[in-house]
Amino acid sequence: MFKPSLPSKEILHEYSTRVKTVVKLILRVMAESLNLEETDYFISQFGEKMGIYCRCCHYPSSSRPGPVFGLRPHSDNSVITIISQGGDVEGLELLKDDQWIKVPTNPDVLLIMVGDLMEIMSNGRFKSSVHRVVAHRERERISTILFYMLDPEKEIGPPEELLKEGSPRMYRDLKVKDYIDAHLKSYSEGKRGIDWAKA
Ligand SMILES: O=C(O)CCC(=O)C(=O)O
Ligand SMILES: [Fe+2]
Repeated sequence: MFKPSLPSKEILHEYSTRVKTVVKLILRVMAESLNLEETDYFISQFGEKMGIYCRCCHYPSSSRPGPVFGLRPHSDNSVITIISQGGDVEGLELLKDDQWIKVPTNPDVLLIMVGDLMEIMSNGRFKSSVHRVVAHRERERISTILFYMLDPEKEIGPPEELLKEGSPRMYRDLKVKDYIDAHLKSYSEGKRGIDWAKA
């Protein structure tokens, strides 16, 4: 059986440092597109150190009938998630208009996902994507995922600028730590954490 090896600590460090530059650019463009006065608004929410969590996934094949989930439908509790699909085996699917869309693989492409904390901070202007991983019938799949996370002690919520006339508050102000707990609990109950955060 195929045994994937984990990338070394040095390689992961270099990879996440390089991707961080791209993430900062994306966060800046996202703030600009919302016309936020401070284009570093989202970046500044991270404070001194950007929390980055890495997950290296290996999904064994499964020939059991019906779709077998490598990962059940969920959205991430991050601000932004960056996925690199290691090989040519598909499996990641996104929910769009009640349909599951297969994400094509391309090892040269970084997939950018909006996470729940961004949905909350943008007052719902950016929607976190619901996704799942379906096991391939014959082949294993690997992926490397970087989650850009806020300090658990941080309080977040939509900024005043996004709550002006005609834009009602969609999400409560909350502590990141409480959101992480609610997200985990909701996932175990087959619900979405983001609903817990609604105003
Ligand atoms: O393996 C993937 O492509 C996605 C994994 C994922 O959604 C997650 O770890 O939250
Ligand atoms: Fe995910």
